[in-house]
This record gives sequence, C-alpha cells and structure tokens, in this order.
Amino acid sequence: MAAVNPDLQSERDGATFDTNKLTFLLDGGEGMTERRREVEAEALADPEVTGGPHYHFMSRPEQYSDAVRKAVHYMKQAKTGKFDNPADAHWYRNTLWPNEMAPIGLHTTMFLPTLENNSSPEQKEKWAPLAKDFKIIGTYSQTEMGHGTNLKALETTATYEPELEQFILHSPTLSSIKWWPGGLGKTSNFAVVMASMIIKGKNYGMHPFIVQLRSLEDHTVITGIEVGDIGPKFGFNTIDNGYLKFDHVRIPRENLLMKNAVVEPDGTYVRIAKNEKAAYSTMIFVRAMIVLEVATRGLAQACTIAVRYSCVRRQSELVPGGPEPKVLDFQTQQYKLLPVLASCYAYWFSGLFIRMTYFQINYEIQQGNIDLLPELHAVSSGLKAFTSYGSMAGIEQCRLACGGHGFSQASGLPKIYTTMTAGCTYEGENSVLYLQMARYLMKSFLQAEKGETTTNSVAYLSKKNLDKCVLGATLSPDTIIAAYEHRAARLVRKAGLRVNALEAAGKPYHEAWNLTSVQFTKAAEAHCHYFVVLKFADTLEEMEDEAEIHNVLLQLFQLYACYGITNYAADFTEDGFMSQEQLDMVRLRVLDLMADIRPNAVALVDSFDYPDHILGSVLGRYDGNVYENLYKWAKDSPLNKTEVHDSYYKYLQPMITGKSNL
Ligand SMILES: CCCCC/C=C\C/C=C\C/C=C\C/C=C\CCCC(=O)SCCNC(=O)CCNC(=O)[C@H](O)C(C)(C)COP(=O)(O)OP(=O)(O)OC[C@H]1O[C@@H](n2cnc3c(N)ncnc32)[C@H](O)[C@@H]1OP(=O)(O)O
Ligand SMILES: Cc1cc2nc3c(=O)[nH]c(=O)nc-3n(C[C@H](O)[C@H](O)[C@H](O)COP(=O)(O)OP(=O)(O)OC[C@H]3O[C@@H](n4cnc5c(N)ncnc54)[C@H](O)[C@@H]3O)c2cc1C
Repeated sequence: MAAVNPDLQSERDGATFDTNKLTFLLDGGEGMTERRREVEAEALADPEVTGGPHYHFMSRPEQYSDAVRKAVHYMKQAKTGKFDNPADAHWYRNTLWPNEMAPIGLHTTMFLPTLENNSSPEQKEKWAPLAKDFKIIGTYSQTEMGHGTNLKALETTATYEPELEQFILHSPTLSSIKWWPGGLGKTSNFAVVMASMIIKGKNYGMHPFIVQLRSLEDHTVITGIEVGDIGPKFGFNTIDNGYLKFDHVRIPRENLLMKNAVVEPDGTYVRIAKNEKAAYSTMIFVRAMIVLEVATRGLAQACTIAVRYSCVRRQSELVPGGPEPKVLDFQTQQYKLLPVLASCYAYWFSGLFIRMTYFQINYEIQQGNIDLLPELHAVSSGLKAFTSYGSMAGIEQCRLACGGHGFSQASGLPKIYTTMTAGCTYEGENSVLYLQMARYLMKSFLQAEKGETTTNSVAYLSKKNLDKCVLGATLSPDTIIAAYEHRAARLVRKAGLRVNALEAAGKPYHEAWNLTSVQFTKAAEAHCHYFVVLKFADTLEEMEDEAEIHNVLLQLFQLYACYGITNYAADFTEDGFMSQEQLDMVRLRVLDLMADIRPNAVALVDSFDYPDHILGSVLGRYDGNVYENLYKWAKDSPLNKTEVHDSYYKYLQPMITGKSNL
C-alpha cells in the first residue's frame, strides 16, 4: 500500500479517540464490526467483485450487463448458504455494488419480504424457498404510469372468475401500465403485482398477487404480458426499472397472497388482517431501512470523501504570507462540512433505532398485536422523509465543498448523490410521507387537547412544555431536547388549531386540511428533527464508559442541535420562547464547537470505516494520494485511448483542412 499522505496522517495522529471503538458503536458492537470486515475482506479479495470494467467508463447497457454479471456471482455465493445471516448478505452486496442498484435489488428488499410477510403458511412454504434459492427472480410491481402515491387509484385489475378459480390481470388504460419497478424490465421472471381486486363487480382495493412474467427456460415473455426497460434515468443506471402491461392474463386463485385476505373458491372475500393497510407492510419495512441503509450511509460516504479531501487540499492563505493551509482550516469550510457530519451521526443513531424498532413491532404485528402499527407507520414515514432530504442536501454540500474536483465523477460524489436522492421519491414521496406523519400528529394533538395522554414519539404533546427556553452556555442535552419539544409542540398545535378554526368557519375537513398542509409538513419536519435530537441524546446517555468518544459525540450532538436552532431560528424565537441573547449565544457556540471538532474531523469519518472500493472516490482515498490518482484517472478515460479521436476525422478535419481521410 502506498504511503499515506502526511497531511492526512497528521490528522489521524492528532485524534483524541480510538476510531476503532467508535466504529464498534456505529456497527452495534465489536462482533458486528469484525464480521462486517470479514465479509468485506472476502469480497474485496475476489476479482469478480473488484475486477470488471470501470463503472464510469461504460455505457448504460454495459453498466446493466456488468451488474447482472455481479448479480449472478452474488446468487452463486448465496446459494452456498454462506449468507444465512441477512447482515452478511447485506455487507457483501454493498461491496459488490457500491452506490449502485443491483438488478436483483428488489428481489431481496421487497419481493422476498412480501412473500414472507403476506403469504399464507402454505404459500410461504411454496414460494419463499424458490425465491431464496433464486430459482425465481422477482420484483415488487406497484407503481403505475398514472399513480404512484395514490394507491387507492391503481388501475391494474385482478378480476376473479369463480368458474375457473382464476384471477384475470388486466391493464385497462395507458396510465395503468406498471412503471418503475426495479429489475422488472429485463431481469425478473416473476413479480408481486399490486392490483385492485374485483369480485362480482365489487372493488376490494389493492392486493398482492404473485405472477410469472417470463419463461424459466428461455426468459421469453409470457403470453398476454408486455414488459421492458423504461430507459436511462438521473441515476440508478445499473438497474432495469421497467414497465409492465397485462392483456387479460389468467393466474390461479392461489396466486393471491392470502395472509391478510382470502378469496374462497366461490368468490367469498374474507379479510383476516385487523388493519386494512396490512398490504402496505413491505413499504414500512423498506422505509424503516432507508434511514440507515440509504440516507445515512450515502451521507457518511460523502462526508468521508469531503473531509479527507479538505485535509489534503491546500489553497490560499490563512496567515498573510504563510503557507497554504488545508482548506478545512477555513472557518467557512468547517461550516460547510462539520454540521453535515454532525447530522450524519444524528441520522445514524435514529437509523439504528428505527431498524431495531421495526423488527420489534413487526414481531408483535406478526403475532396479531397491531396496537403500535400507527406509531411505526408515522415514525418510519417521517424519518425516511427527514433523513433522505437532509442527506441529499448534505451530499450536495459535500460536493460543493470539494470545488472543481467535486464535479468530476472521480470524486465519487455525483454517483452517491444520484443514487441517494432517488430515496426522496421512491417508497413514498417525501411530502406525501410527511403528510402521513402529520395525520398522526393531528390525531395526537386532538387527544392532547382533550386532556388525554399521548405516548411514544408524541408523548411530549400532552406534557406541559416550558414557556421559556432555559438553554445556557453548558448546552445540556435536557435543555436542548426541551427546546426542540417546545418548537415541535407549538408548530403541531398551531397547525391543528388552524384546521379547527377553518372547520369552525365552515370549511369541510378536507379543505381545512389542504389549507394547512404546508404548516403541517413543517410541523412534521420539526417533530422529526426533535426525534432525531432525542435519539442522539439517548445514545449519549446509554453509552458505556468511553469518555473520549462520549466527549466528541457530545460535541457533535451539540453542534447538530445548535446548527438546527440557527437554521430554524424563527421557529424558536418568534413566540418569545428563546431570547435574542440565547440565539446569539447558540450561533457563537456553533463556531466554537466547529473549532473543537475540527482536530477529530478525519477520525470521525474514518470511523465510518468505508473501504476505498466502496467509496469509489479518488478524492476520498484512505491514503490521501489524490493528485497522482486524479492524473491516472484522466489517463484512463476512454477518450484518451487514441491520440486523435475519431470525431476529428468525421467532423473537425473536413472543416479545418477541407479534406477528409475517412
Ligand atoms: C442488516 C439488515 C439490512 C437489510 C437491508 C434491507 C434493505 C436495504 C435498504 C433499503 C432498500 C433500498 C432501496 C430500494 C430501492 C428502491 C425501492 C423502491 C420501491 C418502491 O418505491 S415501491 C412503491 C412505493 N410506493 C409508495 O410508497 C406509495 C406511497 N403511497 C402510500 O403509501 C399511500 O397511498 C398513502 C399512505 C400515501 C395513502 O394511502 P391511502 O390513501 O390508502 O390511505 P389514507 O391516506 O386514506 O390513510 C388511511 C389510514 O391508513 C394509514 N396508513 C397509510 N399507510 C399505512 C401503512 N403503510 N401502514 C399502516 N397504516 C397506514 C394512515 O395513517 C391512515 O390512518 P388514519 O386514518 O388512522 O389516519
Ligand atoms: C428510482 C426509483 C425506483 C422506484 N422503484 C419502484 C419499485 O421498485 N416498485 C414500484 O412499485 N415503484 C417504484 N418506484 C415508484 C415510486 O415509489 C413512486 O415514484 C413514488 O412513490 C412517488 O409516486 P409518484 O411517482 O406517483 O409521484 P407523484 O405522487 O405524482 O408526485 C408528484 C408531486 O405530487 C405531490 N403529491 C402527490 N400526492 C400528493 C398529496 N396527496 N398531497 C400533497 N402532494 C401530493 C408530491 O409531493 C410530488 O411533489 C420507483 C421510483 C423511483 C424514482
């Protein structure tokens, strides 16, 4: 390995804590880190994983094809049983497809989970092993050209015919064509198709059906089905997001996944699930996973690149006539990057929390206890929206902080950005998800108004909140939490009272709701902000005796919270809760905290522990040898394969010389 750039080495030498120990905390324990590193090391030693053509120097069809090559490699490995632990499989995939979407991504994240959580026991026994062993490859096909958000308006129909005990799948309109499902266009031979179920003329709403799309022999498309790729996108170019059209395709009755609702042979519909949104369960799972696995990890990688590069890049003067400083020593550069880094840590702890909570509550739901489903739906929706938007903005900030080289694909940042930003849209568009959380907040507000006690994430709504902020120079977590509680409670209450007032003035509820929805999305955002602050504080409180790490995490916590206050100053001050003096103090504390954190900046990104292969960045290399590798990158560019490019002979030569050698 090449020697580490001394400018990066000096940062590591000056850190006040052991990065390894912080990595253990982020991974959820030393054993988890060790296992992750083992899986990554095995993958990194495999030429099928690290070899192959260079991602950025391929066309889109080549990118897709190479991703399929990797998919086959993954499936072969998985078939040996070595990934029985889902986390191992996850680490392996992350190394195989760094910041890319696998053509079989939907198979593992949605198709299989839907089969497992929405099938009857017999169906699960039949389908899950086939999917687990990749004997069938599937996707989750819900969104249509005309509707992604409004699931009640899905137009694909599954009409039951009792005589033959079959459902007939049909796409009655142009807008009913399934559009967007990942891996649908070219890769999958099966899909879970969400369709409106119609029995004897009655529409029972969206239900999941397992449908074969292509032959298992030669991959030709089943009669009555039209399927293909939807074309190049802003990102996600390794995956074949597809379209799917049905022309009266018949499937057996048993292909309705019947855990939540059964259709008997004579067409009698029997609902089993206690909650009518049971068919939406896979979406909750993915939303809960997006927080850590998509939003936070994308941001952590971008921070790693931008912070390391900012310690390697020297430019301008700090001391008149002095040497060029590392750009991270400029206060404005710290202001670009360190609050983003702090938010990354904040999201990480919320991500760990929602992942664990999802598995706990889902276990309860599987046992038939659905009491906590509304809480899980609200929190997973809100956190998905809050963290994906924050990460998207943070990644862009990291890119801008890298100056010109940030604009090159060599930085790795455009790819991280385009992959991650999709997470603001898929699995529920962010504003739509904030409005789902807002429904929950409105209900909780009404409960609190009636004097009832609200619980879990909204417990603060029925508490007596402080009227005056008591935040002082010590910035204790409790006073910070109280400030965020006050802001969220006030914004929720203000929006709730406005709905009530509009209704009292004669507006129907739906109109009152729409007229308050901007306020409510801001209230939902404030609620999520509070929640993320709270989970960060909880992590600090629960930490075991690691004083150095506790110190630096406390600084990050304070920076995250203070930066949030300065960014949303009006929310904290306009009702007189926080004084101008307190706000001024908070603003100055942001600057002081940045100076405190600065010496540990590289150690804090090293703790994310991303191998260079996953970062895919010349700027963010662990060894910091940026310039020689930028030069190498340029030399590898396909345009440099020949001294004179073909286009010269085709176009320039005739114009410049008046003759053509072609
Ligand atoms: C270590 C292991 C790691 C494992 C890693 C695993 C995974 C890796 C991570 C991530 C994967 C990454 C990448 C995957 C890449 C791409 C995948 C993209 C896939 C897709 O992109 S796939 C399509 C997703 N497409 C949507 O996301 C549609 C959004 N649109 C909706 O979701 C609905 O359409 C909605 C909610 C807007 C309106 O729906 P609606 O009109 O029917 O309902 P309505 O508003 O009337 O609400 C009536 C009552 O239902 C409640 N309610 C609603 N939803 C509920 C739910 N889910 N559960 C429980 N209750 C729910 C409400 O809260 C309310 O309750 P109440 O009445 O009490 O207030
Ligand atoms: C990369 C990518 C991968 C995807 N993968 C899959 C997949 O595998 N399977 C699948 O089924 N789908 C998939 N999708 C589809 C995705 O889930 C939807 O695009 C997403 O849910 C948003 O729905 P929409 O496209 O209908 O947006 P729209 O709802 O049309 O959003 C347009 C605008 O309208 C606003 N809006 C809509 N409804 C409301 C409302 N009620 N109140 C206020 N504002 C509203 C939105 O906020 C937004 O600003 C994918 C999409 C992308 C981009």
